[in-house]
Amino acid sequence: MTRQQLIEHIFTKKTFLCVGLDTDIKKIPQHLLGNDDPIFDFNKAIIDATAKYCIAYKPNLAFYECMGTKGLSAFERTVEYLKETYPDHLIIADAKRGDIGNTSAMYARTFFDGYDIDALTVAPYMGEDSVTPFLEYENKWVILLALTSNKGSHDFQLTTDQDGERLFEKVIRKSQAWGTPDNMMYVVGATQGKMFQDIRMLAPDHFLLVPGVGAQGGSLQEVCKYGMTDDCGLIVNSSRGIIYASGDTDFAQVAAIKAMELQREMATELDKVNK
Ligand SMILES: O=c1ccn([C@@H]2O[C@H](COP(=O)(O)O)[C@@H](O)[C@H]2O)c(=O)[nH]1
Repeated sequence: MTRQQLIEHIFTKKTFLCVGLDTDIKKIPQHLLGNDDPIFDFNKAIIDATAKYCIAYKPNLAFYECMGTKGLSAFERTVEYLKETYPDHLIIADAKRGDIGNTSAMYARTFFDGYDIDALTVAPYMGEDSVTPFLEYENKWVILLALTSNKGSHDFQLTTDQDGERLFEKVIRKSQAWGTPDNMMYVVGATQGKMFQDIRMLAPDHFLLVPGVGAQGGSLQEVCKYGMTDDCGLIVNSSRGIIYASGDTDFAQVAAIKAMELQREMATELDKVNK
């Protein structure tokens, strides 16, 4: 998916919501557990209920890999279902990959050729040669971890070097020589509030993938106030706050309500943009 297509979807549907498919067999409703593929059935119901309120889905690989071949098969079926039924939705594999160059090339082949996913989260800390293999694919997106939503973001990302530059700033500054706003985004946690101002000084045009609203308590209004651009520039993810809003037979309907509530807030924010 190109940047232009992404922007068009956002402004046409009046949403920049990404629904996180962090599907945990221990959390899905009991009545699905007797099915052949409960993880896929759960995802399918969530997707069908929320598709009109979002522009992206983000399965997090940890939730599938922990179940071995069954989990990977559910992941693959979910991706196939999305591509067949909702081809305009961006599919983000949240796998946080990155290794020496030839190994990164294998990860890139897995996600971009094998699964034909649109976007992949990548950890930048092994440097340029660990990231560039992911950038060689046309119409695919690399989403670099910059300033994450967790408490541990203070341990390294917010520390300063002798010139006063913080590590997340160095990541954003240096990586702009590797990719462009047409093929690279950054992960910035919704919990980082005013820090979005600093991010926008360095990356005024790049899309940001923003996890951390809902269960982690980040504020959508604050993210928009400091992080939104004329092209929107934001994809805001919520996983648990949507998919586990009900643990009963009505889980998909309640997920739809939660997604709709976020979509309405996003529509209000998008109305403020000159487009
Ligand atoms: O900084 C980061 C990077 C990734 N994540 C991932 O996003 C979702 C958030 O889930 P919620 O249930 O909405 O909290 C999850 O897959 C994380 O691994 C993040 O939270 N923060």
